[in-house]
Amino acid sequence: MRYISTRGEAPALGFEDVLLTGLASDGGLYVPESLPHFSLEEIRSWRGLPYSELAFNVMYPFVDDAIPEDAFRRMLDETYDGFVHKAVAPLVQLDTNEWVLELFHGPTLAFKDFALQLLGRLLDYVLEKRNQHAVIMGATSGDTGSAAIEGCRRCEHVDIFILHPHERVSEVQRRQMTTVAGDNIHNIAVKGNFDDCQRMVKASFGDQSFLGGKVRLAAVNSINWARIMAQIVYYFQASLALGGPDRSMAFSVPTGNFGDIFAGYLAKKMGLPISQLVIATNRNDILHRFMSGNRYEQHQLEHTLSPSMDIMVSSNFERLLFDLHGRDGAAVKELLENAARGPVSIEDYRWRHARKLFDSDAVDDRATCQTIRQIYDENEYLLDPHTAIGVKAARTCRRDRSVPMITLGTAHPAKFPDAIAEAGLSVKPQLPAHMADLFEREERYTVLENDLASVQDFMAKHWKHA
Ligand SMILES: Cc1ncc(COP(=O)(O)O)c(C=O)c1O
Ligand SMILES: N[C@@H](CCOP(=O)(O)O)C(=O)O
Repeated sequence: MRYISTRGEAPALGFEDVLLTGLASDGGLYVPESLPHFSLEEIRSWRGLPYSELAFNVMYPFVDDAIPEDAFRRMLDETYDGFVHKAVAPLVQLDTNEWVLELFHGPTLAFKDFALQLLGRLLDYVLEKRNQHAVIMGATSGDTGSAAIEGCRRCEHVDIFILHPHERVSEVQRRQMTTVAGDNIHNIAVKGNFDDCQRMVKASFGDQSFLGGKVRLAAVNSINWARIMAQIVYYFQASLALGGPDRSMAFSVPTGNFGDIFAGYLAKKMGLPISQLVIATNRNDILHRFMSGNRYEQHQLEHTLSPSMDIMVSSNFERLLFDLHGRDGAAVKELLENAARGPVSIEDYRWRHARKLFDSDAVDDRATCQTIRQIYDENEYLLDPHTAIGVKAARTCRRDRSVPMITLGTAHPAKFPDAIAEAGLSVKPQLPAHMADLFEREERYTVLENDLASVQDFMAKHWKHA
């Protein structure tokens, strides 16, 4: 399997190099040159498989022989054995043909665990094989950071630097990151927002000279192809559990960096019958505005009750634009360079094609709270604010009630007690036993100005072998 850049200039790479490279050297994102396609018969034959076996079937064509089958299987078993629910990704029914796919039973209570607990193992395997060290640089609006730290903390070959927006993640999210001890773990609170953090990460991949040429940077954000690859699997798992592939499914996906929903789009291209994909955003609704009016325009980032989705520059949207433009990297490059300067549109026929692929809705804090309350009243089931946005958008956009509508449950409500209280519920979501003492643990993090040079200087001084 070869991977090519969405901007068309960087060299094509194999899986192992894509895993380590993160952002392509031309600033683009790597995508597979071609996708594997599974027949209905083959998908049907996977019914009832344990999650890690299904994951092997879906993912191994992307890995190819870069990693031997038995080693990859071992990593998958270890990864998904670490989830507390036996089903790994259980479905909970809200109403007739309406479901939540709970993706928060991994160690850090958000869907990021599906990919990041595996990514840590993949990176360690490849770095060990090459006898190399890497400095991981990641940006988080709250969930990627803790999942990446958990996934990499035992890796012998990495230092990890996670940038989060200072005072803009929930207290549980911050503590999940900052209370993990380890001399290779570094948390930086940037006095800015998530987009500022992500911009610094991308700029650092573009010019790694601040590390003195002594070590390479690696990515844990969904710019790293391996993140997307692992997130494709649960679309297959949910569908198979509800009678797929012999019936079609609809998915509603709370969206920020466009990684999770892009994985759903790929699942469909790989042969899974999906009749509807709903992009669910909060008030930071650039993607909804684009889908509704073919205008891609950045507004001021707002702080909402769903902080993990407070994102304006959606990295993975570039991967979709690449497909919408017939995989013309030069066209994508030009479009995104223009988008950085002001509003852009795409040719009408391309936009109409996008509208056939996705529906969308934007949900504000008031409607988020209403949905949390409503679902609790109807089912005594507690939604976190991100999942609530997915459920609300699913109900607004649903086209065919005979098709199961599955909202991705992206985080555990215990990560966002303030939003639950804001929704007017007195119920207190409990942290699981392994986090019971989270508020007593010592925190370690450094607050830095919203300034690339300060962040790079900190990293250059603090990685283990600096
Ligand atoms: C809880 C939660 N829900 C939804 C999202 C959106 O996911 P994506 O960035 O893949 O669109 C994120 C992070 O971005 C998240 O942390
Ligand atoms: N919501 C994310 C933001 C980063 O997105 P990623 O999927 O590209 O890592 C977070 O919680 O950090």
